Formats: sequence, structure tokens, C-alpha cells
Amino acid sequence: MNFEVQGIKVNISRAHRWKLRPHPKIRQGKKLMVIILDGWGEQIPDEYNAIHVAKTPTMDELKKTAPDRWRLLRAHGLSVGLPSDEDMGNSEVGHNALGAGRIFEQGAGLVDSALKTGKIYEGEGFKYIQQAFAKNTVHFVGLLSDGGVHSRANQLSALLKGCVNRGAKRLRVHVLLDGRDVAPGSAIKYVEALESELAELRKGGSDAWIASGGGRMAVTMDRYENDWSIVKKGYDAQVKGEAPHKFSSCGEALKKLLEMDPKLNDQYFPPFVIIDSIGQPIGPIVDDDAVVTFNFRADRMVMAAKAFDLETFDKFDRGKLPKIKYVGMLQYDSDLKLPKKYLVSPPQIDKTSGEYLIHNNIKTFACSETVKFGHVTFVWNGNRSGQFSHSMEKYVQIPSDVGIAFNMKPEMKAIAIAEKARDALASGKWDQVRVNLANGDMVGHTGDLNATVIGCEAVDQAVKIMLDAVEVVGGIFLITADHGNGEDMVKRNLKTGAPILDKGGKFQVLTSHTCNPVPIIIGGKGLQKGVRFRRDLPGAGLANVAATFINLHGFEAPWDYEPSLIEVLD
Ligand SMILES: O=C(O)[C@H](O)COP(=O)(O)O
Ligand SMILES: [Mn+2]
Ligand SMILES: [Mn+2]
Repeated sequence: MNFEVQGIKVNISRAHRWKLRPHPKIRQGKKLMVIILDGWGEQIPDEYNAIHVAKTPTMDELKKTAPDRWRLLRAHGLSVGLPSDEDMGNSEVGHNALGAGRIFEQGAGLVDSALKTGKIYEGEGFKYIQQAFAKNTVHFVGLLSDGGVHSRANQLSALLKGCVNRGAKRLRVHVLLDGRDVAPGSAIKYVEALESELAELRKGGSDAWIASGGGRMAVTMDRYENDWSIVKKGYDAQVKGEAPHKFSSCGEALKKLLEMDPKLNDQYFPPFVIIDSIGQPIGPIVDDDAVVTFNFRADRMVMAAKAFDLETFDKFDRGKLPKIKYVGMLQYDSDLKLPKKYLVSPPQIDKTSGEYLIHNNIKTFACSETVKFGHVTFVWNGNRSGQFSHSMEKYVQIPSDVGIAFNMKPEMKAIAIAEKARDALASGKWDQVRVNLANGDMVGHTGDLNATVIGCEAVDQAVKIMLDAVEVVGGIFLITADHGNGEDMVKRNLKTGAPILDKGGKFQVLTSHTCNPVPIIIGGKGLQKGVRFRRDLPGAGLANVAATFINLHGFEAPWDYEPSLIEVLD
């Protein structure tokens, strides 16, 4: 409907068009290789910057095309829909922005607002768990830290209080230790804070305790079905009260397990359960209990959600399934309706670039290894399962290594992914070939600087394979990243950038992502002369990338996308 205000035409319901207009200057029909370097940011080029230390001749050469064809993008905070610019970027929000071409408020902020306004307590999900408040136990399962990537400890605290204020009597928390989005060794700090909050709740008459725990990479938080045994370990500890280690408190668990293995990083702690004075687990999940998984991010909670929510389930033996009232902090997969009940509605990310490409006859091939496969498909497509079109899209997953930390094999599957992408482009069947190379991120998360250097070198070799393939078909490439990680392996003084050393003079390892900008590079024989990065978008971010590659396919971007980064000089 159109109407006029003071002579100005207002269009309040622009009819949605999937068909895109041809770009006035950029020709259609060029093959495009889109390469996402996971966890590849820009930072001071010193010895703690694994990407700088690594021999990366291909990426170094590309940098020389700045400012026309190499520039930096914002990949954190408000630019990717996070609550503040203090929030580092992450794969979910990064790939959402890359694929959707717009910025959506993400889970972290949606939960913050729902808690602040109290709306969370009015929804169907909360009413569902409330049924267990009077006579049964409410369990909270999730990542205990303030990393803000999958969860936030202050949201758990608010929710615990909110439940108690609304009648919950018996509460149990099943903690997953972080050390990945936050400093290694910091788990004890979060556990102590939670212990004292629970002690406060007990003073007020509630029966509130930590009941089980374990490191996030060993317990519960696997993703993309890489290793179900991790989810099983969590299920056994949380539901059955079974684990190889038993302690009388979570604090004691951390202390004793560290004594047994002083090098143990928080993320890899084995599962443990807390027992009472007669050796019984203090908080197994039983019939009529309520369970809340308090992570807002989906990828590492969706497998556990299946174990809690699905009646038919064959990934491991759950034993006798308790009848529980299970909710997710968010719904983790809206297509699968998983979980069926949830506390806060997830962001509704619609009209993503992948869907536009299908409607405009652009055929897409996407590939990554298991640990990032969903990033470049499901998350890229706005957290949507499956393909938009089976005939026009193909998604290929290369199995990741299982059962090892990625610093043991830092090359990961970079070369295999590159070869798949090369072959896909050479086949002539696909207009866009899109990959994610995981090394900068996955090896970066181990905190192992030398291994991350090797991982980044593998990435550079993989990029070379793909750029050669682009050359052969006379195509175009677009390389970017979803957030920083490997470029900074040390904690720094935020004012000076100087590394922070511990008492023994050793640098303090940084395992997390960063708030650094990431590069974007365009090029290839098929890129028309005169195409270059605009100079008038200095604050551009990942959400500007989709309009850019839609232009490179020869189309004008949808009207509501963030502006394209390129212009064409005559
Ligand atoms: O889940 C993880 O591995 C980290 O918390 C975040 O990493 P990602 O956002 O790169 O997946
Ligand atoms: Mn990532
Ligand atoms: Mn990561």
C-alpha cells in the first residue's frame, strides 16, 4: 500500500520480489568462489599473531591489492547483532550476517531483553516448567561463563532467581566448564560465583546445588553430530547421575581433577557428579522434573536437545527415559521444532542470500568439514535446515577428525576441502562454490600457538588451490572471515596492546575469539576492470558481504540488504 505524507510517497508494504534486477554494470555468468576463513582476523603483527608468524604467501600477496580489492570489515559487537561492542564475534552471528546480508538481534540480546522486561516468565515455555516448581526439581544445563557466545552466567543467575521468586523449591545446575570463550583456568571463578549465589538461595529456603559438571569439549557440547559419545557422557552424568568421577562439591571436583592432571584445560574436564554423604548423586534428572538448557546458541546444544526431547532416538542408549518437562533457552532448530518448548523466540532470519540465489538461477555448492559444516549451510541460511533446492544446491561435508584436540592435527581438512571446491568449480555445474576453512579458529581455540601457525599455513595452501581453480575458469573469488581468533594467541593490555605475562614470565594464552576486524578480498580474472571497494563505508561489517557477492554474480542486491562494498569505475 502506498500513501503520501506532505507530498512524499511512502511505500509501506513493498511487495516482496525474489527476482533480482540485473546489475547495471557487472555482467552475469562468472563463477564465484566464496572462501570463509574461520577465525582469521587482523592484529598487531608480532610473535603472538599466528597468522602473521605463519608462512602465508598467497594471503600476503593478496594484501597488496589494498585498498581497491583488500580491506577490513567489522566482525564483532553491534555489527553482527550482539548486545554491545564489547562482545567478540562468533561463528553463528558471523555466518548469519554473511549469509543474510542484514543485522538481526541475536540470541544473547533477545534473552537479555526477555529477562529484563520479565517477558520470559509470561511465555508458554516458562509456564511449562513452572508445573514442576512445587513438588519436583528444575535442572539447568549449560555453559558456565560470561563468554557470551553460547550462554552468559548472568542470564543463568537471573533465571535461577526468577524461578525461585515464582515458586521453584528444588534447583540443580549441571555446569559445563568453558576455558574456550574465556580464559583457560577461569572455570573456578565462575563455579565459585555460582556456588555463592546458590548458597544465597539456600539461605532463602531453596534447595539449590550444582549437581554435575564437565568440560564443554568433553561433555554435552559436541556439534554437527561429530561425536555422540560426548553428548552421552553429559546425559549419563546429568540424567543418570553416572560419571567416572564423583565428588562432594563442584569446587572439590575442579581441585582434585587438576591435582590428578595439572595441565587439564577447563574445556576438557571429564564428566563428574556431585554425591551426598552416603554416595548418592544429589541431582539426577527424574520423572516430572523440569530441564532448561540455558545456552542460547544452537549448534552445541541441539544434540543434547534431541536426547532430552525426542521420543524416538537411536544415537545412544538413554536407558529408561524420564518423563521430563524440557525447554531450551531458545528454540534451537525452528524447522525441526527442536525443542518443542522454549523460553525465548529465536531471531527470525528470513530472505537470506542463498534463497535469492536459487530464485535467480544461481547454483550453489557448499563444503566444509564436520565441525564447521553447519556454519556454511544451516547458519549461513539463517538457521534453516536442509537446502532451498535439491537440484540447484549441493552441500558436501568432509568428516572431521574425531577424538583428538585439533592442535594434534592442525592441518585439519583444509586441503581436502580445497580440492572438493576446486573440482566443484571445474565441473562447471556450480555458479557459487562456498567453503569454510576451520583451522584459524579450531586450532586457535586450543591456545597452542605453534599448532595454530601450522594450521594457518595449511589454510594458505588451501586458498592457493582454490584461487588456481578460479584462474582456470576465469572466475572471481571473494575471501573473508567470520571473526578473529588465530591472529591473537595472547592476552593483551587493551590500552597498549602489549602481551600480559604471568609471574613466571610466560605469556597468558588466549583461546577465545577476538574483537578484531577481518579482511575481505576480491579478485580473479573474471572480476571486471574498474570494480573496487567503495571508500565511503569505513564502518562496514560482515552484513555488507552478501550484497557484494550478489553484485559479483551480476545482480543488484535486495533493497533491504546492507550496502554492497563495491563500486564500478568507468
Ligand atoms: O563453539 C565454539 O567452538 C566456540 O565457543 C565458538 O567458536 P565458533 O563461534 O567459531 O564456533
Ligand atoms: Mn567461526
Ligand atoms: Mn571459534
